[in-house]
Amino acid sequence: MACTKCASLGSGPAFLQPVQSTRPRPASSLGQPPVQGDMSSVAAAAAATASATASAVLAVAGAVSLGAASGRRRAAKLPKVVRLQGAQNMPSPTLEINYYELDAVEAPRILSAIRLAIKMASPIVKESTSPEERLLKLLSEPSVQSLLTTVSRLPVFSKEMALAFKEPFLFFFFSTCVMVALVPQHSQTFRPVEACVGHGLPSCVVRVLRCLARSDRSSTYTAPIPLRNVGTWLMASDDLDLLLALKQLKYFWNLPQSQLAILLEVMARQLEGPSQAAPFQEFLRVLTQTPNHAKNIKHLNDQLPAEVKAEYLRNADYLETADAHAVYPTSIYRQCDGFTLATKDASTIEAVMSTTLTTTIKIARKVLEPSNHLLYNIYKPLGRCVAVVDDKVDAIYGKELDAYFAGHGIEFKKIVSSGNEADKDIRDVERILVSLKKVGLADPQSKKMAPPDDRFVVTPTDLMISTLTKSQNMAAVGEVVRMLDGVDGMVVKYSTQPSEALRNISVQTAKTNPNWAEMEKKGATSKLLEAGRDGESFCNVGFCFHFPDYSCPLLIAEMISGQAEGQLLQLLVKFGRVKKVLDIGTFTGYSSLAMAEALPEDGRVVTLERQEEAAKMAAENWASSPHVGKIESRVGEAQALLQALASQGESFDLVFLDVDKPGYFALYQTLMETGLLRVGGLLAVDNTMYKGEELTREQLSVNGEGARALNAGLLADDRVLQVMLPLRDGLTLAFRQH
Ligand SMILES: C[S@@+](CC[C@H](N)C(=O)[O-])C[C@H]1O[C@@H](n2cnc3c(N)ncnc32)[C@H](O)[C@@H]1O
Repeated sequence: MACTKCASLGSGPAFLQPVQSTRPRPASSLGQPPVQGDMSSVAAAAAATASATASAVLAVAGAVSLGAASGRRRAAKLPKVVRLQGAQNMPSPTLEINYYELDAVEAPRILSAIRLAIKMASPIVKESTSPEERLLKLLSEPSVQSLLTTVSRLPVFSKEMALAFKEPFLFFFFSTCVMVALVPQHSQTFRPVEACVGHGLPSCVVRVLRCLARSDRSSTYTAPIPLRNVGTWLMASDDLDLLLALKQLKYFWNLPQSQLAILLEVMARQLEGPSQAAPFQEFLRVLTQTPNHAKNIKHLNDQLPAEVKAEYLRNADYLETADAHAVYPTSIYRQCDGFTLATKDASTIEAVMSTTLTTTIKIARKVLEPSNHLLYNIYKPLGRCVAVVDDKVDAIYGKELDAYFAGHGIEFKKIVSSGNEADKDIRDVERILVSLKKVGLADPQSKKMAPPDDRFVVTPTDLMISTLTKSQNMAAVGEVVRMLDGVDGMVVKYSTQPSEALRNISVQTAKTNPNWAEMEKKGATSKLLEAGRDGESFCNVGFCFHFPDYSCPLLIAEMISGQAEGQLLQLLVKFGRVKKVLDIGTFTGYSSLAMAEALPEDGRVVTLERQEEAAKMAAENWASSPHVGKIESRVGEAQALLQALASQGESFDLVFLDVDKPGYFALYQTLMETGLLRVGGLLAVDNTMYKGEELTREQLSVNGEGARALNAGLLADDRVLQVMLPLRDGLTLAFRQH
């Protein structure tokens, strides 16, 4: 009988049996803890025992199901309205929104399908065509396609799936024995098992049984063995590696191409022996030399013959509703399940959610020997391996690890972290997470940083450098990055908070970012965002939200001066009893309004902007402020506007200069020569550190050059006294003394 869902599709997988009863899930099952597979406790116990002595215990995020019996679920709709027990008095009936039930699996038929696919695939992989062509031919081979689509529908996260391949008691016993037998201290007890490894399965079983008869009856492993099931067990392949391969194959649609080749090789080896696997191994070798071997199988779809492609797409469509994880896996080792009940008007919703995780624990020797493919098979298709390594393990195996991955051409990123109990806290987790985020991104500074001598910690920068110097590992780098990230957030947090109107400007400016991009496309704002060295906007000042721990300041609008600078300007206005302000570079109006707010009633801000659009937006932003009357906006090139102001006899107590950097020095000269900056007045200039470009040894951008020209000009001009504050992108204050 065909599966009911598959039958509706016309051609369903042959190995899935229909559900015998579509019994509704009893309401009482809500909230019950998931059933833990028996295997988990035994395997975990064995692993725990073994880990002390095995040469390596690899917890590979794999696919042996240890979790709840969720399994492939049927989307079979139950009677629409289900009354919960004791729910008679409820105002409205409860609707069942979703319902799943397990399918059954017929293991022997899956095994024969794999055998057929391997048989048909074998001559294809031996062909002399390119590996890419052979892969396409493999995917077009009907028996391979049928196997793939069928396996994609298997309930791999279920205990039922494992049990379909394994007779439970004997399987638990045997797999545990083999594992323990590999551990020297247990080999005494289980010597006969060790001896049978590598023999044919039937003789192995006999030896295991003999061994059992002799072994300590009180042992955990002397569970009764239902001999009637030995036949079933032999008929299915008693092979965890095969089970693991199937569990991965379920996600074939999203697997890297070379992963498929690995799985074919594993299946051929497990079912037909090493000689049958050899051609697949060779195929894998050449395939991993192709540039796209790490790309997903689904990317090949467009290159397949139309009817083959249609079949795969039909399968993907089917899976989308029947088992979305199979086509959109968030992780192939995790599956979520949900069950939702709602009142008719959806005013109350009750939901039960569960997540099933799968893990494979491998206990193996000599995993870092180049000929051992355990790690290769996992990481080669992914192209790289990122590993969090205990510092003691690194001390012993670090070099071997590096050599293994280098030898196999797999990029290897190692995050070394202390494994001491005392260090295992949330900060350690944070450090590892930061390192994971950073790893793989080349740090342009890392090569330039010569470790300085131990130094006095006076500033946050000193602290960071000292931390880096003392322990140059990834965790320390991550920690320093976190601290650096936190500096701006800390400044914002502990500076007076901006007015509602100023906050609104920040928000409005952030919202308009896409508009700037749009305007730039139309050529309307060609000068608004002056290009920096890498084409980025010139001005790295920003408004930032902050998190309570000072981490992750978030730039939301690059050009705006923002809270910290706005507060400084307000302070300067108040402290200097300023009456007349010149704001050069209006943008969306933040600095103008900030200064206007601090001015007395008869104070005045003249603000200059070359872009009509920006000036318009600024005016809109000030409109609702009670201080709008203090602001006068002028549109045009700053240089021309300065000349006009000078010819009107204007002069200012405070000038804030924040326009394009190449023009800085010329504007400064005008301010000085015309007297627009009065003697006794103060000039504030933004972005004078210009992204720290001078700290690098690289050539400066035009903006960097502009900032440097002004800095040098101020230094050489004895009419002014100046100080450069490392606030955000650098803010220089210059007092005109004569
Ligand atoms: C960094 S933003 C000013 C930010 C503003 N002070 C604030 O607090 O949000 C620079 C502004 O100056 C304008 N600008 C740049 N060069 C200019 C020039 N030479 N003359 C006039 N305006 C200019 C730009 O169009 C831009 O709006």
